[in-house]
Amino acid sequence: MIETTKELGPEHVETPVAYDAIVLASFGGPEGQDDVIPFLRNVTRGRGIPDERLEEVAHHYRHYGGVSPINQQNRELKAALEAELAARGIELPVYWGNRNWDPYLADAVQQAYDDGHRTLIGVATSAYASYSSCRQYTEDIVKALDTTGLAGEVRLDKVRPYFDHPGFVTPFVEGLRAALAELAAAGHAPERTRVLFATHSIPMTAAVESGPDFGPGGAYEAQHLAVAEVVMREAGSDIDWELVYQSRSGPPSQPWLEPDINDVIEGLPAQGVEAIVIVPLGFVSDHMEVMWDLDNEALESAAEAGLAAKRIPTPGIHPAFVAGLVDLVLERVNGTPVAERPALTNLGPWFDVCRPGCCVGVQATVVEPVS
Ligand SMILES: CC1=C(CCC(=O)O)c2cc3nc(cc4[nH]c(cc5[nH]c(cc1n2)c(C)c5CCC(=O)O)c(CCC(=O)O)c4C)C(CCC(=O)O)=C3C
Ligand SMILES: [Fe+2]
Repeated sequence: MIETTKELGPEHVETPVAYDAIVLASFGGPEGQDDVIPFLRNVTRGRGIPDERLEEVAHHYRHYGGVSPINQQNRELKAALEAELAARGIELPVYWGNRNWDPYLADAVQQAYDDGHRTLIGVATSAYASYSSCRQYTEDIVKALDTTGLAGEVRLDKVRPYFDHPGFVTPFVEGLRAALAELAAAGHAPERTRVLFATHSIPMTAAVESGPDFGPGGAYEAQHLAVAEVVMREAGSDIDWELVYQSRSGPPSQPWLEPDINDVIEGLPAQGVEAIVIVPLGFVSDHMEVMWDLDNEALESAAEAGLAAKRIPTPGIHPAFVAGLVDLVLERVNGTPVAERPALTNLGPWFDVCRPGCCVGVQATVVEPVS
């Protein structure tokens, strides 16, 4: 583990709370053709996404019968969390709710309330800072408390962004090690192999506002770069690597984080590269952005460029990830001091609660932390 060099104050850590239930908070996805358009409307309401982009994305879902894999993955994650909690003798029920599709966060909060729970801790299926990956989850939690009319009665907090928690990082390390071994066994020399760490692009403005003191791409990009470095080191590899972006939406006139994964792949043969490993570092499960943008598009770009290519798995329900999420909850129950919190980069452990003004993004409004 890297020793943290930053001054970490007690403001990073909330006081301990005897939470009585967990809310697994996710993105949500359609489960049939009729859900596709209403789901996309939910996601993009007020966000200025051009119609052509929506049609394009609708086509990704239609291709798979209108069903996103994300909901089934969350059912499996919920079951895995319940099994892990039971194995450790921890009596915390898990409620699952989404930001953009049924079951909604409001349903989860209402159900928890009906079952007698008042002090809830949220676990988001999203690991990094930024408006889309952190603060928007908090905003939607606040909205869920409003919608249900339970704002004064139920408390719902959220665990810290866990990008550098060992539970999130370990599955990538294992996957990378295995993929590199396979490529080497197939005769691809390390000096002609490249590792591409892939994550969701976000608007430049949102990247900067994810934490402006961390370089040109803000805390969002800095966190990915730091985790990628750890994954390479833990996998024992000194192969060349780079951070690339995918799934850009928004109008072409608006700058988003670059380079795009497909552009990078296209340029690799000219650099003497013949094999790549794609590490989906920005994602928690193999959902649509991974299945379509990586397994369809990026692997096709690789085939067109004549490259051997492997896409390693996301954390999903890897035992280390599941155990790590439970540890993140216990950290809040116990009020674990910052120095004892696991963090594999010198950027973390990240804050329990968004600082005022952090991860605000372009279209967002600031919400006070729930307490
Ligand atoms: C950082 C980030 C994550 C990772 C963190 C996390 O996991 O939360 C993520 C995850 C996901 N994004 C998803 C789906 C979509 N994201 C969209 C749009 C957008 N994403 C953005 C960012 C992110 N997105 C942004 C800046 C936009 C532009 C509009 C806006 O500013 O809000 C759109 C609209 C169409 C389009 O423009 O692509 C869709 C359909 C799904 C579900 C997949 C499934 O169904 O399996 C998941 C897990
Ligand atoms: Fe997205």
